[in-house]
Amino acid sequence: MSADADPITRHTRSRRELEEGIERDFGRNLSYGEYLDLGRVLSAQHPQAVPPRHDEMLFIIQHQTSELWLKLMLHELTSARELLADDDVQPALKRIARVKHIQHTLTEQWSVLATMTPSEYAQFRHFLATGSGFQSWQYRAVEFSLGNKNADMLRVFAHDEAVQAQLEDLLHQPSLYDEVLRLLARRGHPVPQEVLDRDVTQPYEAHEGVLDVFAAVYDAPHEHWLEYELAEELVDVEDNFQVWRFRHLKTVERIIGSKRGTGGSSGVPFLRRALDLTFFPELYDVRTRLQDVTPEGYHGGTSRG
Ligand code: HEM
Ligand SMILES: N[C@@H](CC(=O)c1ccccc1NC=O)C(=O)O
Repeated sequence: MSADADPITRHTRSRRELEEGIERDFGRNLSYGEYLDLGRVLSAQHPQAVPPRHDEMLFIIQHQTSELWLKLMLHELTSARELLADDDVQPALKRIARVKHIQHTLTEQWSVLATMTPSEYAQFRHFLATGSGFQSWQYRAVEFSLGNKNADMLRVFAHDEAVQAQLEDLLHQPSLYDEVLRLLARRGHPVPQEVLDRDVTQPYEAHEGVLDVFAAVYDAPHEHWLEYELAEELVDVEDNFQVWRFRHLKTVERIIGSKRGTGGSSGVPFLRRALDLTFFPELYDVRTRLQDVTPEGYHGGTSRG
């Protein structure tokens, strides 16, 4: 007999539930909690402070949610790199669009943490010992995927072989920018061979020849629309990343002022230096190179000044 036909079950279910057909018998199917493994997720908060401090739960959940979004971002970026390598540009653009929304969510999220005062944080900061964001391997993986390669950063993960191996692997893979430049070369743009053959484990260095390629694209967007769109998507991703870094910096500043970081850095001054980093240098240099159009019409090429 179905649950609806059973008079006892019928009477214990509210009229609204019956009308809407809401399912309550999850005995045989994978339930919401099982599917999401909520038992594990919701029992993974382990505050360390003794005596317990109210605000440590916020600190933990802020980090855990950030790590979940970083996991998805990495998933999307990995796929975007593979799609670009296969000349599947439109699906890659779709991945990048999702990355941008994740970045907005991560940036918005700082406002929740900013409700924590310096006094509240001081109640449990001591219990974090030398833990710090330096040890977020997923953050480092995102930086590597976008192109900020830095082999030194692997040292922090020496205690975790599996994680270190994963980062080492990413270090050796072409970044999103490397894949875009290779794609441009396949589409006939004169990307210098030394850029295409570069050692991808090294930090990317700006090249005049790549700037020339982007200058040609930005000079005549309608002739190179796909390249133009892709380039602007990358600029959006970098812009979003910098806004996240800036909000981290300002949140840290209002919570610990100019104290040194638990990870051993100078704290705010260290975070401020990261604002000068760029993943896609020529995409910013091209802004300077581009000449303004005069009232007489076409400006006749880009400036080298
Ligand atoms: C009260 C909150 C926070 C404070 C005071 C803080 C402070 C700092 C400081 C001082 C550093 C430099 C490393 C050090 O010496 O410790 C750092 C790095 C970092 N933090 Fe935070 N942080 C906070 C929250 C967060 C959150 C919620 C995340 C999200 C995942 C995060 C992610 C990172 C990352 C990824 C780095 C490394 C940045 C890099 O290498 O460029 N932090 N943080
Ligand atoms: N670096 C922070 C501590 C901190 O934020 C943190 C500590 C343990 C685990 C993650 C952390 N988050 C990011 O830096 C501080 O100096 O207060």
